[in-house]
Amino acid sequence: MSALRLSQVSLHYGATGGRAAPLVLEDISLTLDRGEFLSVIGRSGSGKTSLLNLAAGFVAPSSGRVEVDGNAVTGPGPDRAVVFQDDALFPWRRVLENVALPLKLAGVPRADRLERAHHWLTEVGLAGQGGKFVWQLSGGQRQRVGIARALAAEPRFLLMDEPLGALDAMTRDQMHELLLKLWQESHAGALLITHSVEEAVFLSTSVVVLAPEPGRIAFREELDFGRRFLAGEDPRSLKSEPAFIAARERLLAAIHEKETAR
Ligand SMILES: Nc1ncnc2c1ncn2[C@@H]1O[C@H](COP(=O)(O)OP(=O)(O)OP(=O)(O)O)[C@@H](O)[C@H]1O
Repeated sequence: MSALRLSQVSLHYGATGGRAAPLVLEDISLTLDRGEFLSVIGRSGSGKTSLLNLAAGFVAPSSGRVEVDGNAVTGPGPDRAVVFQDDALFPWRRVLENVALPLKLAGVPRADRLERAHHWLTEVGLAGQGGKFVWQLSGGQRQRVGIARALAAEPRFLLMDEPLGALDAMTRDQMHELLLKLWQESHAGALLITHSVEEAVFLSTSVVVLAPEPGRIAFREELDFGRRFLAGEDPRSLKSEPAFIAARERLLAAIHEKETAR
């Protein structure tokens, strides 16, 4: 099983103005297998984005190791695609070109990359929108283009930093269901950074709570609501189950505990 692994990772961003830099993450160990959906939650500043940046290879750990299948991660790579909160698309380019661009950079022949871009645009519900410019799309549609672009590269791991944070509640609910279906179809391992505990509970096979200063793992929970949705259960019924509400409360308490204990 292909795995993205952080082993005893610590991070500080480098000294500023002669002062020692604070430790941002301390002794983080976690494994994301393909086929798993791991969410990271925690209060603002607890190091969630920093953790994703390490997994993506945007920053290197100060100590410890980040690896994919036992090979050290030394930078970004095609095995890991990233979706950001602001969709990071080129507004002046057409939707199809945006999705196909990483494939072009990877040297995929034109016919092949356009076919793959079409396929993933269809998967995210944007068939027929490829000729539009990005600036003509709604926020939810733009995020779907960003996700299609990430998946078109057929990554083994999909890393998402608050991808739904800017969307209204109804669009967000629809995106949850879409994300689960795409996760299943792509067979990628998903790492999601989110401020929404409810989102984490619904989507994830595993949730990690980071406590701040320095960021460290305070709590973990294994869940199966997303898998049950994919097996055909009704999402609204799942979200109102006592077990769902109890999991949400446990995770909220884990975040809150570390706030009040300080
Ligand atoms: N490039 C950087 N250089 C220096 N310090 C940084 C950098 N990026 C983040 N930090 C610091 O690292 C700590 C963790 O930030 P990070 O963005 O990882 O947290 P977060 O949990 O994602 O926060 P939020 O929920 O507000 O997005 C913060 O104290 C932040 O100021």
